[in-house]
Amino acid sequence: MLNAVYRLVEPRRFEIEFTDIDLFGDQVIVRPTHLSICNADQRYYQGKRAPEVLAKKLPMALIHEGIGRVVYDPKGEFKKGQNVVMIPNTPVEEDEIIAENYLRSSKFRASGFDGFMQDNVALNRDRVILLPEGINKEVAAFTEIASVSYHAITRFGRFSHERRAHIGVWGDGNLAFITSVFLRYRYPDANLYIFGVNNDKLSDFTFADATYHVNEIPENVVLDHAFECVGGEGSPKAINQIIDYINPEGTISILGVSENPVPINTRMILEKGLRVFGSSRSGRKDFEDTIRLYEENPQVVQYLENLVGDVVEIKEIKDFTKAFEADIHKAGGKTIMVWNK
Ligand SMILES: NC(=O)C1=CN([C@@H]2O[C@H](COP(=O)(O)OP(=O)(O)OC[C@H]3O[C@@H](n4cnc5c(N)ncnc54)[C@H](OP(=O)(O)O)[C@@H]3O)[C@@H](O)[C@H]2O)C=CC1
Ligand SMILES: O=C(CO)[C@H](O)[C@H](O)COP(=O)(O)O
Ligand SMILES: [Zn+2]
Repeated sequence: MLNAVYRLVEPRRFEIEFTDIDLFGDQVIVRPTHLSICNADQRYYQGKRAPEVLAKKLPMALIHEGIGRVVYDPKGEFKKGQNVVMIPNTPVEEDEIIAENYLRSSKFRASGFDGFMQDNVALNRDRVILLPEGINKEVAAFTEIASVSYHAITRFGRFSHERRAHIGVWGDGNLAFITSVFLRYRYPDANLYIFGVNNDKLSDFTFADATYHVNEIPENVVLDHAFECVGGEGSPKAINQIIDYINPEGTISILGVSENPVPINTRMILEKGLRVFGSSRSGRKDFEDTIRLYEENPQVVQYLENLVGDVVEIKEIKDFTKAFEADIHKAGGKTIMVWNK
């Protein structure tokens, strides 16, 4: 089957390439309908990765957050037209200790190989999950980033001590919002505090117990544990501020991605006996659990509707550029590309 793949060939330039999809294998063929742009895609699109990284990875189809419609399943387990979420992490082995998203052999779409910007995506069948009937498709489009939050919170449950009365989240963007909503549901009795730099974005965290601008944090704020959801240039300030405010033996969950090594106050990590752990990406179980959370708590999906930003219809290749440029200039939220409606 002839397939069109829309690859980033150099920063800010997409080109169409044609490939062949084998219909006689075991893979499920999905036509993407709603794609969502991640900061990782923007780092490639804008050429913010190191030149040697770009030279190694491009040309490559971007996008690892998306849903689509089943076009063909050689085994007939999925029916033509069913709405599914696509899982970008693609393991090639199993390990009883190491999760699929941490195995160094796993490949990740739009990082190690082509992402979802293709007319049809051929996926291993365990990389496809049926979506609930009637789910908001614009929210479902960013299930992947939501599953990363879910994954980090699950690990936090394993790694942190049980006094979880005061939890802080650093960041006022998309990942911080999703993580905070999920924390609200996982730990309903905890006091949830958000620390950000944009008062307008902070005002959207209506379900939190308090929000603070990072330049105006009251002296008496105490935290048992904290999540860093900032990344980039803001990471050092955020992580060091968490180290300042967190109580001894607290756990810090780091999620933000930085291009450069981040200098952090290791002396105080030692003196306070802190646990610091990182999380990246997610696996099938995290997707399943996230979708179950959506099904059992429709209000979670309603909160996440706040994150739907620009919705850009894709009709031709230049619309992808339009969407990526709109995403750069957005005030906040996720940019959704609607394709093959
Ligand atoms: N670990 C993983 O698997 C994943 C990691 N990520 C990473 O997480 C990070 C956040 O992603 P996302 O939420 O989508 O991005 P956003 O840009 O939406 O969010 C980051 C927010 O943090 C704000 N900010 C900047 N400096 C500080 C600070 N010192 N303290 C508190 N807030 C600050 C930013 O404000 P302003 O814009 O005004 O600077 C922005 O609103 C990125 O690095 C992204 O790549 C995303 C998905 C998965
Ligand atoms: O966004 C992410 C997961 O949703 C990760 O940050 C992303 O996978 C990192 O990949 P890369 O090394 O290509 O930036
Ligand atoms: Zn991502």
